[in-house]
Amino acid sequence: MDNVIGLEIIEVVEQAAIASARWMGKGEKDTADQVAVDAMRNRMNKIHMRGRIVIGEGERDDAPMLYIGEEVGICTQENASSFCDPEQLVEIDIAVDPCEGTNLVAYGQNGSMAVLAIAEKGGLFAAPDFYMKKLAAPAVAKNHVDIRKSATENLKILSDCMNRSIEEMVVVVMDRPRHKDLINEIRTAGARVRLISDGDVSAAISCAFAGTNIHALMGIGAAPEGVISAAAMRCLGGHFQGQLIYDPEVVKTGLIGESKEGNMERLKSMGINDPDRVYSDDELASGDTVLFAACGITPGTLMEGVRFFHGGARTESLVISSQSKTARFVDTIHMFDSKPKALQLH
Ligand SMILES: O=C(COP(=O)(O)O)[C@@H](O)[C@H](O)[C@H](O)[C@H](O)COP(=O)(O)O
Ligand SMILES: [Mn+2]
Ligand SMILES: [Mn+2]
Repeated sequence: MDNVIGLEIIEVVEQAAIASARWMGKGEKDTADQVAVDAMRNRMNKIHMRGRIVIGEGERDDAPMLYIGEEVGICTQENASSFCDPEQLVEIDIAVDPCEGTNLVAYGQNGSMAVLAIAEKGGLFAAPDFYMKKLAAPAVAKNHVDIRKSATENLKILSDCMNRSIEEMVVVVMDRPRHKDLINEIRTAGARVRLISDGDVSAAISCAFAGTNIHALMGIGAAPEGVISAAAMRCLGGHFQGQLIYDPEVVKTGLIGESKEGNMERLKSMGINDPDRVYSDDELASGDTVLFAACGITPGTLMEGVRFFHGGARTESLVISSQSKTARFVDTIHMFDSKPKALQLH
């Protein structure tokens, strides 16, 4: 699959990040999101592939978003048979978040990125638009920590696995009322908490890289972002587990429907019979081949944000492949003018 899509996938996230970054700090989150979607779709539809969106911006409707079920890639277009032989191409599933952290972009804050994950057809969990309890940790703690255990227990295990004291550890938690008890528990156990307003994909993946000073992600975020995080962690060997949250009382927002019972019914209708199931990263991203790509919109722990200069821009992306077992940081200069006056070195 790597060979089929090649480095083009990097340009998909780069173009989405550049488009969104033009709206950085403008206070217009919907526009920052929309332009990223448009740029991602335009670039994706130029790639010689047969793709289908499995995680996107909602079910199929007339909205101009990358909707679930949308076919993407030049070989899914009407006249494709004149230049593609569909039988020769592997069908792929794609999870996208063209602007992960729309608020972060709109208010000029760190940690937003354009991101996607790819696997062969059926290789990504088509997560419903629910919340997900998440636990991410470095590779040394993989399958030692467990989302079913308390934060206190997991911090002790993490401390043993990482050979550092709990006090030396930093746990990222989303700054939400639903996490009040969790935050107290982590602090009481001795670890330090880094609260983030948005952007838990970046936080989850940061756990797999030493030097980020992020040692775990705990708490509840969105399920689609959980699958995208899992795809990266699966390739990196880090620990990631997710459990769907269907009880509105737990998340303390009305965003997941009115009742626990109604949500359980909805999950059942999607074929999820055990709503309490704990998913590991290789169940959320089960494909033989998994590819992850992200490009920083605003500066983050892993990547620089988009930096514009006269006549161009510079971006930093991260591309992770289970096939080639590589995590590549790609530093790109984009020339908007045919004859730019100068290229920005740093
Ligand atoms: O921050 C996030 C928002 O993503 P986006 O809408 O693409 O800008 C995600 O990283 C979070 O995982 C998540 O969406 C959030 O925790 C759920 O929303 P909330 O109801 O505000 O807690
Ligand atoms: Mn998001
Ligand atoms: Mn988004």
